[in-house]
Amino acid sequence: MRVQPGAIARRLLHSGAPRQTLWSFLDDGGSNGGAYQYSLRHSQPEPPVLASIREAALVRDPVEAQKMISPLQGAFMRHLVRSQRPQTVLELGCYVGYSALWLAHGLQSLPGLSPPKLWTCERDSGIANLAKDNIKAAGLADTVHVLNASAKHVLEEWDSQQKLDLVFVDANKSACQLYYDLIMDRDLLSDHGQIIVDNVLFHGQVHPLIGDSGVSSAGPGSNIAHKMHRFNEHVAIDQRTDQVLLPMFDGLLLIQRVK
Ligand SMILES: C[S@@+](CC[C@H](N)C(=O)[O-])C[C@H]1O[C@@H](n2cnc3c(N)ncnc32)[C@H](O)[C@@H]1O
Repeated sequence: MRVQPGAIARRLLHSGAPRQTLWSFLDDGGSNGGAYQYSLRHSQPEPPVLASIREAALVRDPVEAQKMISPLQGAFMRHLVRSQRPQTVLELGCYVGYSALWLAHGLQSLPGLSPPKLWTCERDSGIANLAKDNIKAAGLADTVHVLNASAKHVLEEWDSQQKLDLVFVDANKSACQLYYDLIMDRDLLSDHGQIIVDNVLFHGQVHPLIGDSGVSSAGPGSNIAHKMHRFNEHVAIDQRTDQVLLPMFDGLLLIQRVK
């Protein structure tokens, strides 16, 4: 039986199942037994203020809240930030600030003379204001700056002298290639800067587009899945970057600029 993306998660949300069940489903497709829970329990714990922001988002709008990264992905992003030590970070797609706050927790824990900065953009003004409130409540307003603007506008207007060490792409999924091209063509990345793109396997709909021959089919799959596949191919042949696509969470593409 073909299940619509998000359908099980939505049913879980409305069934009164424990939230952990939902996150577990989202992170391992339900096929991994308790691996997600086990991994979560043995990873950096979610800071209480982030847990309450996530819970409030779930209560406010259970379906939209599925847009947020999971606590385990948050711990992973924090870990990446701690090992990579970026000074200037840009997030495309803020929602209520949950992933930005995980990144900011990583940044905050880094020793250094100049405090790192994170900009995050959100095109919906009501949501952007909610994110600002959440970031203030988390005590991270000096580190995280919310721009109420479209991702395209932010990338077109970004001062190319202010190089980006890390860009997390998590806005509208159909425009990943546009954002990647703007970043690369405008030369916005620092020498070893990274781009991380979320949802590149888009609910498991992207990889079935490729047959055994390795040739992409026009068969079933959402429009977004087709666009995501074209984007993954586009990055794979771009000589300016190298990349690894991790089949974890909803597919995470780590792209690094090569000089
Ligand atoms: C996947 S959610 C972001 C989730 C967030 N990164 C997290 O994990 O907590 C995508 C967000 O991007 C916003 N968005 C969609 N298209 C956008 C655009 N073109 N420019 C800026 N924000 C956009 C949506 O309103 C939504 O809040």
